[in-house]
Amino acid sequence: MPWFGMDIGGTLSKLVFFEPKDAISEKTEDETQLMSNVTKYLTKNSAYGKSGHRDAHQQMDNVKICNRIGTLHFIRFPTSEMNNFLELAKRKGMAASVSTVCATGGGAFKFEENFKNELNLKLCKCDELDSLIRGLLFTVASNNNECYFWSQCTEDEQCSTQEYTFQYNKYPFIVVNIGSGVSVLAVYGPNNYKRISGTSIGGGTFLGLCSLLTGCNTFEEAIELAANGDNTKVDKLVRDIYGGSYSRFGLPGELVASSFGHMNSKEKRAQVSREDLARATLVTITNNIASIARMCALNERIDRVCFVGNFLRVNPISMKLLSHAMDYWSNGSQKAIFLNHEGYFGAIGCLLSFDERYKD
Ligand SMILES: Nc1ncnc2c1ncn2[C@@H]1O[C@H](COP(=O)(O)OP(=O)(O)O)[C@@H](O)[C@H]1O
Ligand SMILES: CC(C)(COP(=O)(O)O)[C@@H](O)C(=O)NCCC(=O)O
Repeated sequence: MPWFGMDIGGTLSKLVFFEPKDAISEKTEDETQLMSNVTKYLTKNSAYGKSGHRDAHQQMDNVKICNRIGTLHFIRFPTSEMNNFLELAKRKGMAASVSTVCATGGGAFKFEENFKNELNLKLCKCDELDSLIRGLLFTVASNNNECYFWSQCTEDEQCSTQEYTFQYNKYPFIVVNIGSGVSVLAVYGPNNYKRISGTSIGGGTFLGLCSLLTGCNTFEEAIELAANGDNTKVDKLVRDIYGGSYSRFGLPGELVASSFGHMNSKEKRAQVSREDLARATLVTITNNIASIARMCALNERIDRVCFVGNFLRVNPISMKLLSHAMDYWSNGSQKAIFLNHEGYFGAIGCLLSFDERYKD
């Protein structure tokens, strides 16, 4: 039984735990033991050690996996805390009733020996992009409310989310996974996708640059700073260069012409706050990803783009910017779609792959 699926990424490790809730008579001794100890520990707490969190709001009930009905729980911790995780897992007996855990992400390779040595646990390694697509398709099919979009993003007060129905005529679509770095995939069918592009300027870049520029210590702090900042104090806009818009080529005055373009001036540097720098960093990274996503969608002649990855966690600023950029520059023909389980699809897909590999 695949209790766990793990996605060990460049920044965050994501652990998905399946808790069967149906009454099945042939529960084994091991299964009962695991239920009573590990399940209790994982589901009764929402914080583990100093840096592990359970995202209770993302919990999925009544999910069918391996012909069992149960609940999916979502847990994350910084990959830099892997040693502490292994120690905690050992102390709580998490590895006692399972001999293999499905794992994906670069860390499934990097930490394979550590799992073997510390927990006597074998990692069944899955490809991270296969897992991402498998998890995304499963979640969209299992959860009617999974997808949403932002409407009217030119007017900030009126901008709001609306459910997006992705059940019918799903293919093709683009997936932009914004993790530490960014991968762009074109999906043509359940087992038919290709990685069409990528960029190293992703969520890790945002957090790294923001930490350097503002001294912030967490992603949440970086987002909070950005929410209270003004990027126009940092970025040079079209209107700063033209005095208005550059209408011949449809460039509005308030468009960023040069990210961080004001920062060569000593006077302007003296006027910017940490908040302004955080906002400008967020806008720069997000707009760059939006440009790449638009080009990819155009090249592939695909109009629906799903943005996923933990960069979008608690980050409505970026989601609104991506939505506006896709809509504005495509004259309304391209659509940005977001998913509620944004960063967990790799871990979900990896959990499911156990079913595929071992069902016979
Ligand atoms: N609590 C957090 N700690 C660190 N980064 C976070 C956190 N929440 C969101 N992020 C953002 O998510 C990115 C990691 O996204 P994720 O999809 O988990 O990628 P990876 O698999 O590379 O770790 C970080 O680079 C950062 O921008
Ligand atoms: C190497 C990665 C697939 C790792 O995935 P991640 O942990 O960032 O989610 C990703 O960071 C990536 O695609 N980087 C961009 C590489 C490039 O195309 O330039």
